[in-house]
Amino acid sequence: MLQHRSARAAVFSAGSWGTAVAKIMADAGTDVIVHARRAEIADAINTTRRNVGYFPDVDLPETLTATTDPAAALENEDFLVLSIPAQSLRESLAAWAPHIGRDTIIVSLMKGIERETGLRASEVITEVTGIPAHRVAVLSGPNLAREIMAGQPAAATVACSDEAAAIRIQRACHTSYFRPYTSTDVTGCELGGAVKNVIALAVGIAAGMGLGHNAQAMLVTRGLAETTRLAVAMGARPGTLAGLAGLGDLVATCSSPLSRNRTFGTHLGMGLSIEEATRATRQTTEGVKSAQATRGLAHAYGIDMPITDVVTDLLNGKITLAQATAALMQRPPKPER
Ligand SMILES: NC(=O)C1=CN([C@@H]2O[C@H](COP(=O)(O)OP(=O)(O)OC[C@H]3O[C@@H](n4cnc5c(N)ncnc54)[C@H](OP(=O)(O)O)[C@@H]3O)[C@@H](O)[C@H]2O)C=CC1
Ligand SMILES: O=C(CO)COP(=O)(O)O
Repeated sequence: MLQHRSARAAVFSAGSWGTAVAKIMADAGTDVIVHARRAEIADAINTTRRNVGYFPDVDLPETLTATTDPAAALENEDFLVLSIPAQSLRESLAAWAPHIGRDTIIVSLMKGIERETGLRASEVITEVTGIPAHRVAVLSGPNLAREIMAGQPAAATVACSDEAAAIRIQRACHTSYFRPYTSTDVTGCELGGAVKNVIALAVGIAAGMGLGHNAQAMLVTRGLAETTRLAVAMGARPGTLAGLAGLGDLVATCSSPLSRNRTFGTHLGMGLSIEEATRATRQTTEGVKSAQATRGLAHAYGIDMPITDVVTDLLNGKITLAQATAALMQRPPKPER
């Protein structure tokens, strides 16, 4: 009799979101192996069922194992799930690429734009591995890892130009607490996730400066408008930006103290330097690295992105907090669109 084999996923790496998605997939019945850079993290996952570095208080499923050996992680995998800082993707993936299987579907969890090239993570993946775009997917949405590790309900968008591949990923990560929707709009899904980090920095800055909820709601709303303008110019569907990977993620990230980007912005708004904010925030803060590249895309596509401009200038030390506020509030009046 034919035995039905569980899907197999290799999750690279064992940080906050990689661990959370590994747990989701294991809870969904997928066999999961996590690739950790550090032996102590891999050993602890295998022996104590805990990720001591990121979630020392959460039990992981028995079907989730870990290794530091990329070749061992990539044996017979159906899915390779990538969750490392976007700026390190090219170099790390080049080392892992020879071990990736011929039919593997790659799922990017990363919410960043490559600084030197302006490429989205999925574009870097196809460039580095030679794997065609229809086998590269993006999972994005309002997904603060800590809440998901606590089993709280959340939803996300899985986008792939091949809808059948998106449906396979959806099945591999659908649980009682995690509800993935499918889409074929990879560009919209990916830009929604990357640009919201820049907008979350702006909202955090406003909060740190002591500005109220009106100002923060203004930044969220106008931030969504400029994100949508860019994404549509780059070929995305406007509806994607109104969905989980756009508005949904923007709302979660801009309103939660769990967000590293919002927290980083809050530190800047309170007057800390970039170095001090970096030390205080810890972990990956993609918006800080992606702001300049996002502005580069805006220029390349002739799109006005005033909030991204101001955040980039602040990060580059070109303007003060007072000048940033003035730059946004004293723009010429215009119709809302
Ligand atoms: N955290 C969240 O709630 C969410 C995060 N994301 C996105 O997921 C991606 C990863 O973020 P997140 O998991 O939060 O980040 P973390 O900082 O929590 O973890 C980063 C992981 O990447 C590893 N790493 C760091 N630098 C490198 C490198 N140069 N090469 C290879 N591996 C490296 C780290 O290893 P080590 O531990 O050894 O340093 C760690 O395992 C980001 O793009 C983020 O925007 C998306 C949705 C939710
Ligand atoms: O992307 C996230 C939630 O969806 C996590 O946001 P931060 O990277 O700002 O913590």
